[in-house]
Amino acid sequence: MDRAAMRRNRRIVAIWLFTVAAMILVMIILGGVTRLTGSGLSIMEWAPVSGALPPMSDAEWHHLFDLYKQIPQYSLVNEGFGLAGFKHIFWLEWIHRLWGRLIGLAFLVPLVWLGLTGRIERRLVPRLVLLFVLGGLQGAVGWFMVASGFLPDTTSVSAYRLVAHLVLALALYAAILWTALSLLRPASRRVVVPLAPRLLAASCAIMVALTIVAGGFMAGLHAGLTYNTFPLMDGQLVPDGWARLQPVLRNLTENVTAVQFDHRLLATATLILVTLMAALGPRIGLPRSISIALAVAVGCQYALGVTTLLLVVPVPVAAMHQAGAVILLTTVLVAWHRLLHGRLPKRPCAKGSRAAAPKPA
Ligand code: HEM
Repeated sequence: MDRAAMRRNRRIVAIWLFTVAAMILVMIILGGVTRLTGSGLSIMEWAPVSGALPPMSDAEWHHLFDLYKQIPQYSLVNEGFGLAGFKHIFWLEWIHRLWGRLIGLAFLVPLVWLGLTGRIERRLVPRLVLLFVLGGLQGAVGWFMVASGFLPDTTSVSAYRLVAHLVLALALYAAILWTALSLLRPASRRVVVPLAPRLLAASCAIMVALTIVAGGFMAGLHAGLTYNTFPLMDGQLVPDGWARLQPVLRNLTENVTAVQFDHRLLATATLILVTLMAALGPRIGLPRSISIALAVAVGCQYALGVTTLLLVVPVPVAAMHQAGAVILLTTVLVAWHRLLHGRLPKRPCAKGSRAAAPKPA
């Protein structure tokens, strides 16, 4: 295959993968709204194929509503809200699941077609098949999470399972995005990027990931409903009761005070690191546009987090905060990828760093 055809095929595969990544972004926002509106437990059946159709008759609606009446969330939170109230929470969860099925199709059909027509490089096929399998697993993890909300005296899902569902979604998103970026801008062995920028970019990605995991526990424990002041918590910088659970590690995931404190601390460290990377951007070889995107994404995400907290988690702001996390992750990954795969800075950033010119395309 000539180079032009290879480049064209790579572009086609990249566009397909960017589309799937965009669909996952929408899915994550939908998932957030589903959780925030208390809709996630409304469908008691796990029917990956037949569940693609909504209830078509009164009898089917009543059957589903009767199932919902059996779970504690109905008697403890929604008792007496009637079929109209049930329909209200049903639709969001149904759309969330339908969108998941559509993502599966949007991945599988082009995978088969592009694979059979030889547009996907052979070395990529196992990775793409693995991503598809992980996508299917994400559906199962979603059901595993939902099932934890049906237990006696429970009105919401397990925080651990919620975090697992969020993290797997973001890991899939990141892997698909990285694969697509690498198709457009393959790595050149002749580009030697100095260690410091690589470490900075990796640290930013790790901090964003840790802040997101802590955010998942914020959501899972409804920790945003307490300590609605900023920057102090209950009048203090470090709140009392930070380490009240034993063994002490449990505080990281089960103590509302510690979970919120950790999320603030990690978010602040992320703000500092990503802002530093944005400020150094032009000197370490990042285009201005990416540096600006980094600064805007981290600044807005931090401000959205504070607003979510001060306004006690209103659905639209909290959903924007969730979307903002994915956008921040995207900008950090794009910057990191650009550093590893991009052109070299005109002036080397560290004295003595070896940097060869990239291979001409
Ligand atoms: C770099 C900055 C930040 C990132 C990447 C981030 C990320 C996240 C994520 C992923 C969630 C979970 C959303 C969900 O699962 O629905 C979350 C929840 C939350 N975050 Fe942040 N966050 C950041 C900064 C902040 C800051 C500075 C605050 C406030 C001081 C904050 C307050 C909250 C609150 C109150 C929630 C719970 C919202 C809910 O229940 O839906 N965040 N955050």
